[in-house]
Amino acid sequence: MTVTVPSKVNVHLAVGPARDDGYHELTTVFQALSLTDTVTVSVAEESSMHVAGEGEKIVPRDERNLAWRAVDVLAEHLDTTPAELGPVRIALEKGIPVAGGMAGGSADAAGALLALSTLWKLDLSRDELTRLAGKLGSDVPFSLVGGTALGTGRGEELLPVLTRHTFHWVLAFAQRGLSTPRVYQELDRLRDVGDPPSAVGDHDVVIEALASGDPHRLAELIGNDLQIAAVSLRPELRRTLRAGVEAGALAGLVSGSGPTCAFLCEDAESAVQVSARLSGAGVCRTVRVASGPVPGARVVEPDGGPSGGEPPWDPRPPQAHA
Ligand SMILES: C[C@](O)(CO)[C@H](O)COP(=O)(O)OP(=O)(O)OC[C@H]1O[C@@H](n2ccc(N)nc2=O)[C@H](O)[C@@H]1O
Ligand SMILES: Nc1ncnc2c1ncn2[C@@H]1O[C@H](COP(=O)(O)OP(=O)(O)OP(=O)(O)O)[C@@H](O)[C@H]1O
Repeated sequence: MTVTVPSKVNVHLAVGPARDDGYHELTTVFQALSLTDTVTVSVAEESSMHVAGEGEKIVPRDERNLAWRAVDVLAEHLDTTPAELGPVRIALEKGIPVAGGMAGGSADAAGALLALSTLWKLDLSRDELTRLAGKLGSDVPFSLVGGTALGTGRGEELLPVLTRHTFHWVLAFAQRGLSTPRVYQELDRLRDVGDPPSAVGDHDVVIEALASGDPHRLAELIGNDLQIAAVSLRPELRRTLRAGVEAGALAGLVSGSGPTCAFLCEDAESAVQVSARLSGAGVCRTVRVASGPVPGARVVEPDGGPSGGEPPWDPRPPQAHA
């Protein structure tokens, strides 16, 4: 059973105060991008985890792997144990940069949840899967539902944002990743020493710009409160951000907790030009072109094409949460 799962960029990320539970209250606008991971699961003689592609040398293959943790969450939900569910082989083909700020691990967790619940014919509802996803991480519910969505709470409470238009992005992968908790800690430290509480505007105008389909409007409004913290930890990101705009992007920002930089471009053709110029500028490890919004985690046929009929789990976002 193979599932393809998108990456994400936060076109708007406003970070509120730290909560008692150690998380920060967020208001964010997620967009799922066509840069993806695939998760393939199968019944096996013994359990194993295989990783190829981005970060194949550093992604843990044991219980620390978020895809593996999906087995535990499903077993707990079913009031059984992974042993009872039986050994499975999980293979990850990764296109999303590890610890890159694009929800790479979160995508694999969402993909494993959907693939395993389909393989084991658990018949879980969309809302049940999304709730279980929230147990695996704040970004995992969005990896499951995809599209464009307003995220609140830790980022796990989702409200779908209907946008018909496709936006074109160039992604600059950094040499090495950044720890998400470390970036949040750095933001708290910067705020303690007097940095502005929030640099980003209001999410409503971002949603209107997305609905308009006008990349120029959206380019003026994208913003990420974590950017100042990511740049504080990785000052070289300033050069990357500048180089992307000099290469012809309309605007750029750090994706999530970074260090990947995402550049919004005028159209598909411009994105190809920007990626070619940026890859020659010596400011990042490698460059990818992607577009969004795309659907969330989806079961694909063995030949890799999208499944013919209605997926066992409808990829459209759940009904708006309260
Ligand atoms: C930066 C974003 O990617 C933006 O979408 C997310 O907020 C991070 O989502 P994630 O990686 O799934 O985060 P989780 O695995 O839930 O949490 C990892 C750590 O990040 C910090 N964290 C995460 C989410 C949040 N709203 N506030 C936080 O302070 C906490 O230290 C937490 O222990
Ligand atoms: N399947 C996985 N893919 C990538 N990293 C994983 C996976 N499982 C566990 N990890 C660990 O999680 C850490 C964070 O990786 P991840 O790719 O989720 O960060 P990220 O893309 O910045 O996530 P987010 O944007 O949600 O903060 C990595 O350092 C890695 O060791």
